[in-house]
Formats: sequence, C-alpha cells, structure tokens
Amino acid sequence: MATAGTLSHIYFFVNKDITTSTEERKEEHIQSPESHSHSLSRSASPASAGSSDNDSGSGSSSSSASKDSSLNPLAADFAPTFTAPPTAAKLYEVREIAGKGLGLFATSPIPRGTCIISEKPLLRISENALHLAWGPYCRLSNADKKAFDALHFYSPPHLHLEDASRMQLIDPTDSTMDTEDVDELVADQIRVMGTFACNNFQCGTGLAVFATTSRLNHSCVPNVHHSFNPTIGQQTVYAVRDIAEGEELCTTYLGGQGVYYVRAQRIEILRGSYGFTCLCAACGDVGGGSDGRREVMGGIAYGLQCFQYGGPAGVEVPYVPRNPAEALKQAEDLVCMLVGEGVLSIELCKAYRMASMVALNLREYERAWEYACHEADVERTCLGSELQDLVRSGAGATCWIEKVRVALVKAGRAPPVTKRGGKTERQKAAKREKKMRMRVEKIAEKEAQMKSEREVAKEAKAAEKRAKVEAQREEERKRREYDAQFPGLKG
Ligand SMILES: C[S@@+](CC[C@H](N)C(=O)[O-])C[C@H]1O[C@@H](n2cnc3c(N)ncnc32)[C@H](O)[C@@H]1O
Repeated sequence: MATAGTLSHIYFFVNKDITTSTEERKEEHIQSPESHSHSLSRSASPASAGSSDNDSGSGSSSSSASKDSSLNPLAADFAPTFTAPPTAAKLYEVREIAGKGLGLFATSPIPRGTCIISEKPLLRISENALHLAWGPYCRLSNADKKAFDALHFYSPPHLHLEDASRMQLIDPTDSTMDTEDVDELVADQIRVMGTFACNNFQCGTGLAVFATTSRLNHSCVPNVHHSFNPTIGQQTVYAVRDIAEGEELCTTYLGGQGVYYVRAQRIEILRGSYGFTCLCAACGDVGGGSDGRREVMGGIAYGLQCFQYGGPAGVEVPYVPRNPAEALKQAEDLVCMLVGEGVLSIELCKAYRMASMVALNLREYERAWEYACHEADVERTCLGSELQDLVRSGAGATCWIEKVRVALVKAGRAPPVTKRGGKTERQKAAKREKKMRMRVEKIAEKEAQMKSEREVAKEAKAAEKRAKVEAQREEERKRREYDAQFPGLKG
C-alpha cells in the first residue's frame, strides 16, 4: 500500500499541525536513522497508542480544559480526561475465508451509516517510505509486536525489500555483526516492511497499520468506507449500505480514483501490490458492462474536473462539457452511474458536490440544495459526524450546504423544508432510486447502441476492405488470362 498508491483515499484536507499531536510527532521524528538498531527487543516505547477497536471514537484522551474544571464534571468547560470504554457492541468477527485468508464478517445486520470500527494505529510512519517502519516496530510493546506479526505478509516484487533493507537499514561499517547476523536482520526487516506494505492505510500525511482494519479484504464494490479521522485521531470504518448478517465487510484498496479503473487495471495493481486476483461482483462481470460504465464514469469525472479547473493545454479531452447546463447533466449522469455501479462513498460525494455547484451557478436553487443535502448524507454515512477538521478547512459538506443556504436566502428563497404529512424519506429515497435506475438503464441503452453502431461501422469498413482485395484479385486474374491468351504481347 505504501507504494501502490494506497489503501486509503484521503478525503480530509489535512493540516498536519491540526491532525498530529505533539507527542505523536515526537514519536515519528525519532524514528529515522536510529532504525539502524539491530535489536528487535530494543526499548519498547509504543509508537502507537494501542489498538482499541470499536470504541466508536467517543472517548478523547486529551483535555483542553483547565486542570480544575477538567476534574469537575459540573464545570461548564468540563471535558473527560479518560478514554471512554467501548460502548457499541462488536458488529463483526474475524474469520477465515477460502482464498482470502482472514476477513471481517458482520455478526448482525448493520444499517447504512453505522460506525463499525474506530481504532488507533498499531504502527504509524510519517511518510510514504517503508523502511521507516523498522524503528517504530522495534519500539512496539510485546503485545503490539505480536499483533503486528500476526498480520498478513506479502512482499511485492517491485518494492525490492531486500535491497531496501541492505541499503537503507543496515550499517555496513558495523563490525560487531557477522554475515549470519546481517542475513537474519535483513530477513526480519523484510518481514516487517512486507507486513507493513500490504496492511497499511493512509493516515494523515503518513501511513499506518491497524490491528482490526488491516483485516479488511478488498472489493471493487465495497460495502464499508475506511478513513483516518484526524478529529478523533482514529481510523474509522462505516457501512456505506445496509449489510446483512454473515456478509463479509470489504473496503477498497484502490483509493477514490480506483472506482474509474477498468478490470484489467485493477487486476494489475492488486496482483502486483497485494498478490491476489479480485473476484468481486464488478471483476466477475466480464462482458456485463461494468468496464464500459467505469470507463465512461472516469471520462465524465475527468471532463468535469477539466470544466471546473481547466484541462491540459493542446489535448482534446472527451466529455468536457461545453457549458454549465451540459455540466449539470453530466454530473447527474455520474451520480446515477456511481449509484448504479454500487459505488456509494466519497466519489459519490464529489459528484453530488459538482452537481450542486453547477446547479447553483445556473441559479437552479432547489436542485443545488437537494444535491448538497445528498452530499451531506453520503458524507455522514462514510465519515460519521465528528468532522471538525473537515469543517475547519471548509471542505465539509455542511460548509457547502451553508453556502447554498446563504445563496438561497440572498435570492429571496427559503431553503426547502420537508412538509408535514408529505412523503416519508423512505418513499422519497425509493422514488429517487427508481429515477436513477431508469437513467442508468437509459445510459446503458445508449452505450449499447453506440457500441452496436461502432460494430456496424467496423463491419462495413472490413467489408469494404474485403471488396477491394477481391477486386484486386479479379484484376490480377484477368491480367493473367490476357497474358496467357496473347503471350506475344506480354511485357
Ligand atoms: C490487508 S490484508 C487483508 C487481511 C488478510 N486477508 C489477512 O488474512 O490478514 C491484504 C491481503 O488479504 C488478501 N486479500 C484481500 N482482499 C482479497 C480479495 N478480494 N481476494 C483474495 N485475497 C484478498 C491478500 O492476500 C492481500 O494481500
């Protein structure tokens, strides 16, 4: 993961100073060349704060309150200084699954938007550089070391872990080590780097491995969304749709943009970096249209990005809308296609945001409001509601909703409110879903029509070529006949 891009899609616009506590930063900074330490049992000052999973992030171990008030629960600014014990029941179990090793499985039905895991890193490094994992690993407590060692190991060939170990971690001038010691140390370092490589997630500006989240297997149609929440300093995993009891919980290892990769690209990355071939619904859908849809979705997403920020000079980018009205239609199509493809996380938020922004630009206030609300809904579903970092940076859906609300008020329109006795949310959602399904079907129909047109054109071209060859042959035959009839005239 450190090098294959990442398991994680960074949605947080992270300000390192906000997200990393001074103590954590201290931990990270003392990691570097000391990593030449040759002893696995070197002083164990845990780089991570343990691995409490499923404590739903409700507890905070730091308090900004004054000493006195922090001890007085009745004080206005009282804040607990202890980490609250886990309150939510464990919603999953770790089980072995054929062909995948261990995985997490729902032990009861899990409704969409449920926080399934919230845990602190087991081992964290400050940059995307695998060799940095060795130092903090050596400082782990024995229990954390055991948890780390139990994780899956894979050594991606392109990472050249042995070279990384010999060149970056071993001190060739150290005369106290003989060849056997060096080989043993190299093997240990390969094991740690390989384990880190295939289990890490993006964590702020660095990478981290987690005791529980790192057991999540991959799917190109994930049912959970993982992200590091700097506000609570924990990795969180939320259900992006209703999950049935017994269903495997799967996230994506390909990051947000991975949604737009076609099957062959996904296979290449997953095989190269994690050593497996994905057999999820999208990868199994050979010839079923998933690849075509993902390609079109990627084209539309990129086209919209070029529309918003400008595209590369001198390159003709397909799907760039010519005007805001076209952009709105494309953003709506993208929403429908993402939903149709079962991609329900951050890329969907982005598509809703785009639709809302363009609608606002077109002064289509109600639509702008509706899409902003959808974005907020999906954001809450994937990330929960403790998102102060996101709000502070102005990137959260709630910040956008506020902008739309102000625009509506300025335009003399009040933000729409749900009418009493009106349609229930469930009815509305069902209607929206039906509408979306119809649009997706329409898009698929259009695609199929375009495909068959392309095939007809290809066939016509091939027929034309065949006729040309046939005509040449005929001419050649006639010429030979003539030559045979009038040999004297030959040449
Ligand atoms: C982060 S670990 C996931 C947990 C792992 N299965 C375990 O036993 O600890 C990543 C590894 O799990 C396996 N894996 C993940 N997703 C998979 C999938 N969809 N199909 C097959 N193997 C998968 C691969 O071996 C991969 O290198």
